[in-house]
Amino acid sequence: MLEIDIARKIYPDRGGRSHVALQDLHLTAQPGEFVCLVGPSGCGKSTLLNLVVGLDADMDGRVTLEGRTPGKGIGVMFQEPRLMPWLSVLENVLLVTADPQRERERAIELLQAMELGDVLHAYPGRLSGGMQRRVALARAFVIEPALLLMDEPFVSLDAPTADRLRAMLVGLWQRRRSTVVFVTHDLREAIALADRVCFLSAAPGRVVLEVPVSLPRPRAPNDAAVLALRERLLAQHPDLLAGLTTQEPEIDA
Ligand SMILES: Nc1ncnc2c1ncn2[C@@H]1O[C@H](COP(=O)(O)OP(=O)(O)OP(=O)(O)O)[C@@H](O)[C@H]1O
Repeated sequence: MLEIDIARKIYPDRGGRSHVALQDLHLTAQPGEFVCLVGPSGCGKSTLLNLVVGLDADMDGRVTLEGRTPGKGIGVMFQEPRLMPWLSVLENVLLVTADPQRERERAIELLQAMELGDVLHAYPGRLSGGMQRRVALARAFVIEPALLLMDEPFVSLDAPTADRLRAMLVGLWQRRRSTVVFVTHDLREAIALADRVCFLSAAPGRVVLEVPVSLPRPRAPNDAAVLALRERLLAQHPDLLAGLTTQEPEIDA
């Protein structure tokens, strides 16, 4: 189980004043659970992921995975695919593995499942944005992570490409059953993906609402049931969710 207990995360300000980014933030995720985190811009979502992954350890609090400080076994996917331009698609994926020789076949299988079998030896600069994100998704899953952290990984893609990537993500997650913490601004995307949506307050961020989502899968952001749940939440929590709707992409006709 993932347990996040952050009393305070403070950034020192240049002028000597400090900025409290997170306060009294408690969040847990069960093994294999898909949790989406939604919150207004600047509420500390990326700060939280950095603390969980261990890129930043400066906090008053504790993050544990199965009772221990999270170590290797974490997959991460950011907004930018962050591929090494001088390495091929396959080499990029193998880069994160402990034993590239042993993992090679599995990496190729994974890339083929992501419909990237024809570009294993191509360099990232030759690939479309959607293909680069698929490589990043394969790289996140190749280590079969116990925990996968995703920071708006499908932002700024066209709607059909993003839908396809979300379907691939859910397919991989259902097979591997990693615990996923997925940050998004888009409430429809959160409802389409999550077992549970957690809403963060404006800064300093803390979890102010948790909504279990039991709609049948597969789901897509523009499904009637997803849109209906979103409308219901907006009606029930107008103050909390007002800021979110302005940041959502257009709903396709
Ligand atoms: N390294 C840093 N030093 C100082 N302040 C920071 C640093 N990183 C983030 N902050 C501040 O902490 C707050 C939270 O930032 P963070 O990027 O975590 O928010 P976010 O919810 O991910 O934002 P967005 O949704 O816009 O990506 C912001 O006010 C930001 O300016």
